Amino acid sequence: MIGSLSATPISAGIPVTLENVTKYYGQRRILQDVSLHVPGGQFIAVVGRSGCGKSTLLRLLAGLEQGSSGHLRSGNAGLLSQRRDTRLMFQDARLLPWKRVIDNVGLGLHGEWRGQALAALDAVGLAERAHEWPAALSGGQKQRVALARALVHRPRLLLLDEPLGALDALTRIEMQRLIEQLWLQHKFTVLLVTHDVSEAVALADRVILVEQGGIGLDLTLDIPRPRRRDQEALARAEAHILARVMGEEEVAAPQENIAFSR
Ligand SMILES: Nc1ncnc2c1ncn2[C@@H]1O[C@H](COP(=O)(O)OP(=O)(O)OP(=O)(O)O)[C@@H](O)[C@H]1O
Repeated sequence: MIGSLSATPISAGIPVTLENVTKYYGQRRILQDVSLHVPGGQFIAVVGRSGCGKSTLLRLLAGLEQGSSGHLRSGNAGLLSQRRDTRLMFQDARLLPWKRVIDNVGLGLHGEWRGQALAALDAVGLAERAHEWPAALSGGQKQRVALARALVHRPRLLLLDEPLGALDALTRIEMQRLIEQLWLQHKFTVLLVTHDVSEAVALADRVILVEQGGIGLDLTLDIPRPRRRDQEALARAEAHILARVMGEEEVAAPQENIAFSR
């Protein structure tokens, strides 16, 4: 029998705070004095030009990299428990081809893990493919497995590094809906790096633009859900962010459901 992830909800999201974080690679300064507070359960999209430091920011939050200076705080929890509560998902699913789907999801679990792995696969709509090899799955299905592999650990902070970047447009929208639905259900904290500004405004509570080593724009989107893709508020937010990314003149003044804190 398939257990249910929703019957045993993932604990609520943890807050994370960066304080004056600077990151160098060799002599190159990638991030400078970045301060950012992410309240627990918030969904943040991180956008910016290629190479601006979005993935670096995510890796710092994941504890995979250390800042050259500054501090990372994670609510009341120490760094170790923050790492335990954090899962990452990348553009490629990174499944082990010699392990069946369910064994990929259960990697690192102990004890009676099969029920949990099956529940996570069920949550992403792939329970019936549990005993197949990754090679038999489409790109979108592989990303669903990667999502299940993250969910099974009950993350309280989910870091998504352009996870939908390689998917076709329709599969991408389906995955966006799935991620939003799981987030609404479990309320983990999400940081999603994306090149797709329409994806950012469709999903996020808040959009952050990384530019010139800092946070150039910090937009709170108070747009009710479910959001419709043809909604004018989304189009206006997208136009504003794109204009900033492209370094153009500011477009139309912000409307009432968009708040700028930077
Ligand atoms: N391990 C590393 N060693 C040296 N330089 C690095 C390393 N990782 C990233 N960089 C450099 O840091 C800068 C920021 O990289 P990062 O991957 O964070 O950018 P990004 O905004 O995520 O880019 P993209 O959108 O193209 O994925 C780039 O100039 C990159 O070459």
